[in-house]
Amino acid sequence: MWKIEVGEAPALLVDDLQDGAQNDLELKNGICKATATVGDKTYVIGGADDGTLSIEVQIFDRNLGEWVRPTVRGTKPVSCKGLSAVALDDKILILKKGSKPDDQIWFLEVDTQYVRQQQEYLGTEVVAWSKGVVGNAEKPVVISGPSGVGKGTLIAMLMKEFPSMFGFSVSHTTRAPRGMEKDGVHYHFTEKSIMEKEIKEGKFLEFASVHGNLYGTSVEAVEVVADAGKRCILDIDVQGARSVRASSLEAIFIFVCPPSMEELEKRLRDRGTETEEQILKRLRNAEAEIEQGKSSHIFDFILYNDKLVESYEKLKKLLGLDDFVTTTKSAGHGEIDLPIDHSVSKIDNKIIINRISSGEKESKNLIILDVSSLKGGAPGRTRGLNFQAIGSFSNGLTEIEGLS
Ligand SMILES: Nc1ncnc2c1ncn2[C@@H]1O[C@H](COP(=O)(O)OP(=O)(O)OP(=O)(O)O)[C@@H](O)[C@H]1O
Ligand SMILES: Nc1nc2c(ncn2[C@@H]2O[C@H](COP(=O)(O)O)[C@@H](O)[C@H]2O)c(=O)[nH]1
Repeated sequence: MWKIEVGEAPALLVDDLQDGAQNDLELKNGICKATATVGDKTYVIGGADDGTLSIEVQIFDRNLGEWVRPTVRGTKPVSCKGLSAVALDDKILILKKGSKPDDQIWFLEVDTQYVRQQQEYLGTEVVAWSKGVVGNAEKPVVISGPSGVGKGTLIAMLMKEFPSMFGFSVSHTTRAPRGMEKDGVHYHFTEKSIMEKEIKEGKFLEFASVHGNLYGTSVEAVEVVADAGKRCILDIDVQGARSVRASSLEAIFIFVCPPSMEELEKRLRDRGTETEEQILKRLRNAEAEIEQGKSSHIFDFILYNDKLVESYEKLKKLLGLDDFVTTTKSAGHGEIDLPIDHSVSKIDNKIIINRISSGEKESKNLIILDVSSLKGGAPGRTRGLNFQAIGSFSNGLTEIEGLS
C-alpha cells in the first residue's frame, strides 16, 4: 500500500482507488469525491476547490505513478452533496446526489473520439463533460443553403407555429449587426480576437469563415435549447454543416436550394440588407455552396424553396410535423427519482442504483439505468438513457415502472 497526494487535498490510500466504483470517498477536509478507473488511469471526481463551484477532475496515471490535472472540455456540472461514479468503456457515468432531476446524470468522457481529437490537438490530457438526457430527445435540425435562399424565413415560420417545440441556436459572428438585429437574439455579435480565443478554448461545436466574417455555433448555444426541452435548429453554412456531421451531435441535415440563381439574386437584393459588394460576394459563394450542398452527402434532404407556403409544408413533412397535433406528442422524457443514499453497481449495460433503506415501506428501492443505447456526447448532450424503477413492497410484491 502506498500513499499519494491529491494536489493540496489530504493523502489518499491508493488501494482505495482500486477497481473503479469506489464511491463517496469522504476526504479529511469533508469534500466528497468519487473515483473510477478506466484503463491505467484513476479519475478522482468531485469537490470544487478552484472557486468556480464546478466539479473538479484529477487523474492518477498508474503507469507513470503521477497525478495529472486534465484540460476539461464541455460545461462542467456544479458541485453537489455527493457523487457516485461508474466506469463505462470510454466514459464515466456520474450520478449527482441531491441535485435537480435534470442535473443528476452526467458523463465524463475520457477516451471517446472527441476526447482523443482534443488530446491530439492540445497535446495534453483531456476529459470532456456531457449531461445525460433520459429518453430519446428529437434530433437537432441543421439547415444550410446559400445566403438569401430563405432559411431564416422558413425557420421563423417553424418557430412561430411550434414555439414550445423548437429553439434556435444563436450563433456567434464577427459581422456587424443589421438594423433590426439584436445581440443575443439573432446572433452573439463579437470581436474576432475574442471569438478566436474562445475557439481555441474549445467553446465551439463548429465555426467557419463565411463571406469574409467568422461565424460559429457554441456548445452552449445548443445546450441552452436542449436544457429548455426543445429541439434545436441550427442555421449554418455548408462548411459548418460538414463539421457538425463529423461531430457527436446527431442531427437531421437539410439543404435549402433556390429555384434559380436569378431568383436568389432577386431575394438578396429585395432584402436590402447588404451592400452591392457583399451581394456579389454572397452570389459568388452561392454557386460553390449549391454544388457542395447537392453533391457532398452531408445532407439528408434537399428542399427547393420556390413558393414559400409550399416549401414550408414540405419542411414540416420532412420533420414529421405535417399532421402534427400538439397534444399528442409531448417531450415525455421522464425523470429519475434518484435517492440521496444509494449504492451503485454495474452488470453489462445496466447500472443498478440501490436505495440504502431508510425504513420506508413503499419506496422505489431499485433503479435500473440502461446505458446500451447512448447517443451523442461531448460537446453537447448524451442522449438515449433509459431506466426502470422497481419498488419492493412489504407484501413481497414488486412494481416495475419503465420508460421505453
Ligand atoms: N419562397 C420565397 N419566395 C420569395 N421570397 C422569399 C422566399 N423565401 C424567402 N424569401 C425572401 O427572401 C429574402 C431572404 O430570405 P432569408 O433572409 O430568410 O434568407 P436566408 O437564407 O436566411 O439568408 P442568410 O443566409 O443571408 O441569412 C427575404 O426577404 C425573404 O422574405
Ligand atoms: N458555419 C456557420 N455558419 C453560420 C452560422 N451562423 C450563420 N451562418 C451562416 O452564415 C451565412 C450568412 O449569414 P448572415 O446572417 O450574415 O446573412 C448564412 O449562410 C448562415 O447560414 C454559424 O454559427 N456557423
